[in-house]
Amino acid sequence: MSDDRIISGDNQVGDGRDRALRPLSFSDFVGQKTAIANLQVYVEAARRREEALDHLLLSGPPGLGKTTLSQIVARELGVNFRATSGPVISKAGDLAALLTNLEPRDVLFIDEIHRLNPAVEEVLYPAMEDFELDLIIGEGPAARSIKIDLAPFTLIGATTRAGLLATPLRDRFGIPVRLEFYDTVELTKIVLRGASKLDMNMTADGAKEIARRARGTPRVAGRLLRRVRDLSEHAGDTQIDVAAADAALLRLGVDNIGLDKQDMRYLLALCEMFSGGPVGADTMAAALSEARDALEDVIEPYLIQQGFLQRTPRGRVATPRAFAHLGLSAPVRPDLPDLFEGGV
Ligand SMILES: Nc1ncnc2c1ncn2[C@@H]1O[C@H](COP(=O)(O)OP(=O)(O)OP(=O)(O)O)[C@@H](O)[C@H]1O
Ligand SMILES: [Mg+2]
Repeated sequence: MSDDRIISGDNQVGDGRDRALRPLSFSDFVGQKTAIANLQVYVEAARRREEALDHLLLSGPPGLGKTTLSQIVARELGVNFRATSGPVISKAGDLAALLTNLEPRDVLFIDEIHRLNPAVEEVLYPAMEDFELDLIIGEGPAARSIKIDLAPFTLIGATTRAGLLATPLRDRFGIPVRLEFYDTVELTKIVLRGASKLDMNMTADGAKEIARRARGTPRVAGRLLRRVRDLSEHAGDTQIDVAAADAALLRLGVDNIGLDKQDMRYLLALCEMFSGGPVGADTMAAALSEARDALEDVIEPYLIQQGFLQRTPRGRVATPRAFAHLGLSAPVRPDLPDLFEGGV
Protein backbone atom coordinates (compact mmCIF):
# COMPACT_ATOMS: atom_id res chain seq x y z
CA MET A 1 0.00 0.00 0.00
CA SER A 2 1.47 3.35 -0.93
CA ASP A 3 2.56 5.26 2.14
CA ASP A 4 0.94 8.51 1.17
CA ARG A 5 -2.54 7.14 0.77
CA ILE A 6 -4.54 9.87 2.40
CA ILE A 7 -7.70 7.89 2.73
CA SER A 8 -6.24 4.81 4.35
CA GLY A 9 -7.32 4.12 7.88
CA ASP A 10 -3.76 2.97 8.55
CA ASN A 11 -1.59 4.80 11.00
CA GLN A 12 0.83 7.00 9.07
CA VAL A 13 3.69 9.36 9.75
CA GLY A 14 2.17 12.70 10.70
CA ASP A 15 -0.78 11.15 12.48
CA GLY A 16 0.96 11.93 15.75
CA ARG A 17 -0.57 15.36 15.31
CA ASP A 18 -3.92 13.67 15.84
CA ARG A 19 -3.04 13.63 19.50
CA ALA A 20 -4.49 17.07 20.00
CA LEU A 21 -7.78 15.76 18.59
CA ARG A 22 -7.82 12.57 20.63
CA PRO A 23 -10.79 12.20 22.99
CA LEU A 24 -9.76 11.70 26.63
CA SER A 25 -12.91 10.39 28.33
CA PHE A 26 -16.00 8.31 27.57
CA SER A 27 -18.02 11.49 27.30
CA ASP A 28 -15.59 12.89 24.68
CA PHE A 29 -15.73 9.73 22.61
CA VAL A 30 -18.21 10.11 19.76
CA GLY A 31 -20.12 7.09 18.41
CA GLN A 32 -19.93 3.34 19.19
CA LYS A 33 -22.82 4.00 21.56
CA THR A 34 -23.69 0.45 22.65
CA ALA A 35 -20.07 -0.50 23.22
CA ILE A 36 -19.38 2.66 25.22
CA ALA A 37 -22.53 2.31 27.32
CA ASN A 38 -21.58 -1.27 28.24
CA LEU A 39 -17.97 -0.40 28.93
CA GLN A 40 -19.01 2.43 31.21
CA VAL A 41 -21.06 0.00 33.30
CA TYR A 42 -18.20 -2.53 33.54
CA VAL A 43 -15.63 0.13 34.37
CA GLU A 44 -17.82 1.59 37.07
CA ALA A 45 -18.45 -1.85 38.60
CA ALA A 46 -14.73 -2.69 38.60
CA ARG A 47 -13.94 0.62 40.26
CA ARG A 48 -16.60 0.16 42.91
CA ARG A 49 -15.36 -3.32 43.75
CA GLU A 50 -11.75 -2.23 43.51
CA GLU A 51 -11.13 -5.12 41.15
CA ALA A 52 -9.30 -5.34 37.86
CA LEU A 53 -11.62 -4.93 34.88
CA ASP A 54 -12.15 -8.14 32.94
CA HIS A 55 -9.88 -8.55 29.90
CA LEU A 56 -11.11 -6.59 26.91
CA LEU A 57 -10.67 -7.38 23.22
CA LEU A 58 -11.17 -4.50 20.79
CA SER A 59 -11.47 -5.44 17.15
CA GLY A 60 -12.25 -3.56 13.96
CA PRO A 61 -10.66 -1.90 10.94
CA PRO A 62 -7.74 0.53 11.40
CA GLY A 63 -8.43 4.05 12.63
CA LEU A 64 -11.76 3.44 14.38
CA GLY A 65 -10.44 4.24 17.85
CA LYS A 66 -9.13 1.02 19.41
CA THR A 67 -6.00 2.61 20.88
CA THR A 68 -7.91 5.74 21.89
CA LEU A 69 -10.58 3.73 23.65
CA SER A 70 -8.00 1.62 25.51
CA GLN A 71 -6.37 4.76 26.88
CA ILE A 72 -9.76 6.09 27.91
CA VAL A 73 -10.60 2.85 29.74
CA ALA A 74 -7.34 3.02 31.72
CA ARG A 75 -7.93 6.69 32.53
CA GLU A 76 -11.51 6.07 33.62
CA LEU A 77 -10.36 3.15 35.78
CA GLY A 78 -7.76 5.45 37.29
CA VAL A 79 -4.89 3.02 36.63
CA ASN A 80 -1.61 2.99 34.69
CA PHE A 81 -1.63 2.31 30.96
CA ARG A 82 1.25 0.19 29.65
CA ALA A 83 1.36 -0.32 25.91
CA THR A 84 3.15 -2.79 23.67
CA SER A 85 2.34 -4.71 20.53
CA GLY A 86 2.22 -8.32 19.40
CA PRO A 87 5.20 -8.32 17.02
CA VAL A 88 7.40 -6.49 19.55
CA ILE A 89 7.17 -9.22 22.21
CA SER A 90 9.49 -11.78 20.71
CA LYS A 91 10.26 -13.98 23.73
CA ALA A 92 8.26 -15.32 26.66
CA GLY A 93 10.74 -13.49 28.91
CA ASP A 94 9.79 -10.11 27.39
CA LEU A 95 6.17 -10.68 28.28
CA ALA A 96 7.14 -11.92 31.76
CA ALA A 97 9.06 -8.69 32.35
CA LEU A 98 6.07 -6.58 31.31
CA LEU A 99 3.65 -8.57 33.45
CA THR A 100 5.73 -8.63 36.61
CA ASN A 101 6.10 -4.85 36.45
CA LEU A 102 2.36 -4.18 36.51
CA GLU A 103 0.76 -2.68 39.56
CA PRO A 104 -2.58 -4.06 40.79
CA ARG A 105 -5.43 -3.33 38.33
CA ASP A 106 -3.15 -1.77 35.69
CA VAL A 107 -4.04 -1.98 32.02
CA LEU A 108 -1.63 -3.78 29.72
CA PHE A 109 -2.43 -2.88 26.12
CA ILE A 110 -1.25 -5.26 23.40
CA ASP A 111 -1.81 -3.83 19.94
CA GLU A 112 -1.95 -6.20 16.95
CA ILE A 113 -2.49 -9.06 19.35
CA HIS A 114 -3.16 -11.43 16.43
CA ARG A 115 0.57 -11.19 15.68
CA LEU A 116 1.79 -12.64 19.00
CA ASN A 117 4.32 -15.39 18.75
CA PRO A 118 2.68 -18.73 19.84
CA ALA A 119 5.34 -19.34 22.53
CA VAL A 120 4.48 -15.96 24.06
CA GLU A 121 0.77 -16.71 23.77
CA GLU A 122 1.23 -19.84 25.91
CA VAL A 123 2.62 -17.71 28.72
CA LEU A 124 -0.28 -15.32 28.41
CA TYR A 125 -2.98 -17.94 29.03
CA PRO A 126 -2.29 -18.66 32.75
CA ALA A 127 -1.44 -15.00 33.27
CA MET A 128 -4.86 -13.94 31.98
CA GLU A 129 -6.76 -16.71 33.70
CA ASP A 130 -5.13 -17.07 37.11
CA PHE A 131 -2.73 -14.10 37.25
CA GLU A 132 0.11 -16.57 37.33
CA LEU A 133 3.26 -16.94 35.30
CA ASP A 134 4.55 -20.42 34.46
CA LEU A 135 8.10 -20.09 33.31
CA ILE A 136 10.69 -22.70 32.36
CA ILE A 137 14.14 -21.74 33.56
CA GLY A 138 17.21 -23.40 32.09
CA GLU A 139 17.42 -26.11 29.46
CA GLY A 140 17.58 -29.90 29.19
CA PRO A 141 17.68 -31.98 32.39
CA ALA A 142 18.48 -28.89 34.47
CA ALA A 143 15.30 -27.15 33.34
CA ARG A 144 12.73 -26.46 36.00
CA SER A 145 9.46 -24.65 35.98
CA ILE A 146 8.64 -21.85 38.35
CA LYS A 147 5.38 -20.13 39.15
CA ILE A 148 5.19 -16.42 39.85
CA ASP A 149 2.09 -14.70 41.18
CA LEU A 150 1.07 -11.56 39.33
CA ALA A 151 -0.95 -8.56 40.42
CA PRO A 152 -4.48 -8.76 39.01
CA PHE A 153 -4.44 -6.75 35.77
CA THR A 154 -6.55 -6.01 32.73
CA LEU A 155 -5.31 -7.06 29.35
CA ILE A 156 -6.68 -4.97 26.51
CA GLY A 157 -5.96 -6.58 23.16
CA ALA A 158 -6.52 -4.70 19.92
CA THR A 159 -6.75 -6.34 16.53
CA THR A 160 -7.84 -5.56 13.02
CA ARG A 161 -8.30 -9.30 12.48
CA ALA A 162 -10.21 -10.96 15.30
CA GLY A 163 -10.62 -13.99 13.02
CA LEU A 164 -6.88 -14.70 13.20
CA LEU A 165 -6.88 -15.03 16.99
CA ALA A 166 -6.42 -18.53 18.37
CA THR A 167 -9.64 -19.70 20.02
CA PRO A 168 -8.06 -20.23 23.48
CA LEU A 169 -6.82 -16.66 23.41
CA ARG A 170 -10.12 -15.22 22.18
CA ASP A 171 -12.01 -17.17 24.84
CA ARG A 172 -9.98 -15.60 27.64
CA PHE A 173 -11.33 -12.13 26.92
CA GLY A 174 -14.41 -11.55 29.06
CA ILE A 175 -15.42 -8.43 27.13
CA PRO A 176 -15.19 -8.62 23.35
CA VAL A 177 -16.02 -5.34 21.61
CA ARG A 178 -16.22 -4.90 17.88
CA LEU A 179 -15.90 -1.31 16.68
CA GLU A 180 -18.03 -0.43 13.66
CA PHE A 181 -17.61 2.20 10.97
CA TYR A 182 -19.01 5.59 12.05
CA ASP A 183 -22.00 7.21 10.39
CA THR A 184 -21.93 10.66 8.84
CA VAL A 185 -23.61 12.36 11.80
CA GLU A 186 -20.96 11.02 14.18
CA LEU A 187 -18.09 11.87 11.87
CA THR A 188 -19.50 15.37 11.38
CA LYS A 189 -19.30 15.89 15.14
CA ILE A 190 -15.71 14.65 15.13
CA VAL A 191 -14.79 16.95 12.22
CA LEU A 192 -16.44 19.98 13.84
CA ARG A 193 -14.67 19.33 17.11
CA GLY A 194 -11.35 18.94 15.28
CA ALA A 195 -11.96 22.12 13.28
CA SER A 196 -12.57 24.09 16.43
CA LYS A 197 -9.42 22.71 18.06
CA LEU A 198 -7.48 23.70 14.94
CA ASP A 199 -9.09 27.18 14.95
CA MET A 200 -10.67 26.64 11.57
CA ASN A 201 -13.69 28.51 10.34
CA MET A 202 -15.80 25.58 9.19
CA THR A 203 -19.48 25.56 8.29
CA ALA A 204 -21.70 22.65 9.37
CA ASP A 205 -22.15 21.71 5.71
CA GLY A 206 -18.43 21.80 5.08
CA ALA A 207 -17.87 19.47 8.03
CA LYS A 208 -20.58 17.15 6.79
CA GLU A 209 -18.98 17.00 3.35
CA ILE A 210 -15.65 15.90 4.84
CA ALA A 211 -17.43 13.44 7.17
CA ARG A 212 -19.42 11.90 4.34
CA ARG A 213 -16.24 11.18 2.41
CA ALA A 214 -14.09 9.91 5.31
CA ARG A 215 -14.73 6.18 4.85
CA GLY A 216 -16.57 5.89 8.14
CA THR A 217 -13.20 6.33 9.89
CA PRO A 218 -12.23 9.03 12.42
CA ARG A 219 -8.54 8.80 11.54
CA VAL A 220 -9.36 9.50 7.88
CA ALA A 221 -11.66 12.35 8.92
CA GLY A 222 -8.85 13.93 10.93
CA ARG A 223 -6.38 13.54 8.12
CA LEU A 224 -8.75 14.96 5.49
CA LEU A 225 -9.49 17.85 7.82
CA ARG A 226 -5.81 18.81 8.04
CA ARG A 227 -5.28 18.52 4.30
CA VAL A 228 -8.43 20.52 3.54
CA ARG A 229 -7.14 23.19 5.89
CA ASP A 230 -3.82 23.37 4.00
CA LEU A 231 -5.47 23.50 0.60
CA SER A 232 -8.09 26.04 1.50
CA GLU A 233 -5.55 28.29 3.24
CA HIS A 234 -3.49 28.08 0.07
CA ALA A 235 -6.55 28.93 -2.04
CA GLY A 236 -7.25 31.89 0.23
CA ASP A 237 -10.61 30.60 1.49
CA THR A 238 -11.32 32.09 4.88
CA GLN A 239 -14.32 29.89 5.49
CA ILE A 240 -14.59 26.21 4.67
CA ASP A 241 -18.02 25.48 3.28
CA VAL A 242 -19.24 22.63 1.06
CA ALA A 243 -17.70 24.12 -2.07
CA ALA A 244 -14.29 24.64 -0.47
CA ALA A 245 -14.35 21.18 1.10
CA ASP A 246 -15.42 19.59 -2.17
CA ALA A 247 -12.70 21.34 -4.16
CA ALA A 248 -10.05 20.29 -1.67
CA LEU A 249 -11.25 16.68 -1.51
CA LEU A 250 -11.27 16.36 -5.28
CA ARG A 251 -7.71 17.68 -5.36
CA LEU A 252 -6.85 14.98 -2.86
CA GLY A 253 -8.26 12.34 -5.20
CA VAL A 254 -11.20 11.51 -2.93
CA ASP A 255 -14.31 11.01 -5.04
CA ASN A 256 -17.85 12.03 -4.29
CA ILE A 257 -18.60 9.01 -2.14
CA GLY A 258 -15.20 8.88 -0.43
CA LEU A 259 -13.40 6.34 -2.59
CA ASP A 260 -9.83 7.15 -3.59
CA LYS A 261 -7.54 5.95 -6.36
CA GLN A 262 -6.64 2.75 -4.49
CA ASP A 263 -10.28 1.78 -4.06
CA MET A 264 -10.96 2.54 -7.71
CA ARG A 265 -7.94 0.49 -8.78
CA TYR A 266 -9.25 -2.39 -6.73
CA LEU A 267 -12.76 -2.17 -8.15
CA LEU A 268 -11.50 -1.72 -11.72
CA ALA A 269 -9.25 -4.76 -11.45
CA LEU A 270 -12.08 -6.85 -10.01
CA CYS A 271 -14.71 -5.69 -12.50
CA GLU A 272 -12.63 -5.42 -15.68
CA MET A 273 -9.74 -7.86 -15.31
CA PHE A 274 -11.77 -10.53 -13.53
CA SER A 275 -15.28 -9.69 -14.81
CA GLY A 276 -16.47 -9.11 -11.27
CA GLY A 277 -15.09 -12.34 -9.77
CA PRO A 278 -15.24 -14.57 -7.86
CA VAL A 279 -11.51 -14.13 -7.49
CA GLY A 280 -9.27 -15.29 -4.65
CA ALA A 281 -7.63 -12.82 -2.26
CA ASP A 282 -4.12 -13.86 -3.29
CA THR A 283 -4.90 -13.35 -6.97
CA MET A 284 -6.29 -9.87 -6.23
CA ALA A 285 -3.21 -9.03 -4.18
CA ALA A 286 -0.91 -10.19 -6.99
CA ALA A 287 -2.87 -8.29 -9.62
CA LEU A 288 -2.59 -5.07 -7.62
CA SER A 289 0.96 -5.69 -6.31
CA GLU A 290 -0.29 -5.16 -2.79
CA ALA A 291 0.07 -7.26 0.34
CA ARG A 292 -2.96 -9.44 0.93
CA ASP A 293 -3.14 -8.19 4.53
CA ALA A 294 -3.35 -4.59 3.37
CA LEU A 295 -6.24 -5.42 1.05
CA GLU A 296 -8.08 -7.35 3.74
CA ASP A 297 -7.51 -4.83 6.53
CA VAL A 298 -7.71 -1.49 4.80
CA ILE A 299 -9.42 -1.58 1.41
CA GLU A 300 -11.97 -4.37 1.55
CA PRO A 301 -13.84 -3.70 4.82
CA TYR A 302 -15.13 -0.34 3.64
CA LEU A 303 -15.99 -1.58 0.14
CA ILE A 304 -17.93 -4.43 1.75
CA GLN A 305 -19.68 -2.11 4.17
CA GLN A 306 -20.68 0.16 1.29
CA GLY A 307 -22.07 -2.76 -0.70
CA PHE A 308 -19.49 -2.75 -3.51
CA LEU A 309 -17.94 -6.05 -2.65
CA GLN A 310 -18.82 -9.41 -1.17
CA ARG A 311 -16.51 -12.02 0.25
CA THR A 312 -17.84 -15.43 -0.72
CA PRO A 313 -16.37 -18.90 -0.13
CA ARG A 314 -15.26 -18.86 -3.78
CA GLY A 315 -13.60 -15.45 -3.58
CA ARG A 316 -14.29 -11.74 -3.96
CA VAL A 317 -17.30 -10.73 -6.00
CA ALA A 318 -18.17 -7.23 -7.22
CA THR A 319 -21.80 -6.23 -6.73
CA PRO A 320 -23.93 -4.44 -9.33
CA ARG A 321 -23.35 -1.27 -7.31
CA ALA A 322 -19.62 -1.52 -8.03
CA PHE A 323 -20.22 -1.81 -11.77
CA ALA A 324 -22.63 1.12 -11.62
CA HIS A 325 -20.14 3.30 -9.74
CA LEU A 326 -17.51 2.56 -12.39
CA GLY A 327 -20.00 3.30 -15.16
CA LEU A 328 -19.81 -0.28 -16.41
CA SER A 329 -22.68 -2.62 -17.08
CA ALA A 330 -22.84 -5.62 -14.79
CA PRO A 331 -22.48 -8.99 -16.50
CA VAL A 332 -25.36 -11.44 -16.37
CA ARG A 333 -24.51 -13.86 -13.57
CA PRO A 334 -26.77 -16.89 -13.49
CA ASP A 335 -24.20 -18.58 -11.21
CA LEU A 336 -24.70 -15.97 -8.48
CA PRO A 337 -28.46 -15.45 -8.39
CA ASP A 338 -28.78 -14.31 -4.79
CA LEU A 339 -26.26 -11.54 -5.20
CA PHE A 340 -27.45 -10.19 -8.50
CA GLU A 341 -31.18 -10.49 -8.05
CA GLY A 342 -32.90 -7.23 -8.66
CA GLY A 343 -29.73 -5.41 -9.74
CA VAL A 344 -29.23 -1.88 -8.47
N1 LIG B 1 -14.77 8.21 18.63
C1 LIG B 1 -13.85 9.07 18.29
N2 LIG B 1 -14.06 10.39 18.44
C2 LIG B 1 -13.12 11.26 18.05
N3 LIG B 1 -11.93 10.94 17.52
C3 LIG B 1 -11.65 9.65 17.37
C4 LIG B 1 -12.58 8.66 17.75
N4 LIG B 1 -12.05 7.45 17.49
C5 LIG B 1 -10.83 7.69 16.97
N5 LIG B 1 -10.60 9.00 16.89
C6 LIG B 1 -9.40 9.62 16.33
O1 LIG B 1 -8.95 8.83 15.26
C7 LIG B 1 -7.56 8.59 15.33
C8 LIG B 1 -7.30 7.11 15.22
O2 LIG B 1 -7.73 6.43 16.38
P1 LIG B 1 -6.92 5.19 16.99
O3 LIG B 1 -5.46 5.43 16.85
O4 LIG B 1 -7.45 4.98 18.36
O5 LIG B 1 -7.39 4.04 16.03
P2 LIG B 1 -7.04 2.48 16.07
O6 LIG B 1 -8.34 1.77 15.95
O7 LIG B 1 -6.18 2.19 17.24
O8 LIG B 1 -6.22 2.25 14.74
P3 LIG B 1 -5.12 1.09 14.39
O9 LIG B 1 -5.90 -0.15 14.07
O10 LIG B 1 -4.43 1.62 13.16
O11 LIG B 1 -4.22 0.97 15.57
C9 LIG B 1 -7.08 9.16 16.65
O12 LIG B 1 -6.24 10.25 16.39
C10 LIG B 1 -8.30 9.65 17.37
O13 LIG B 1 -8.10 10.98 17.78
MG1 LIG C 1 -4.17 1.65 17.33
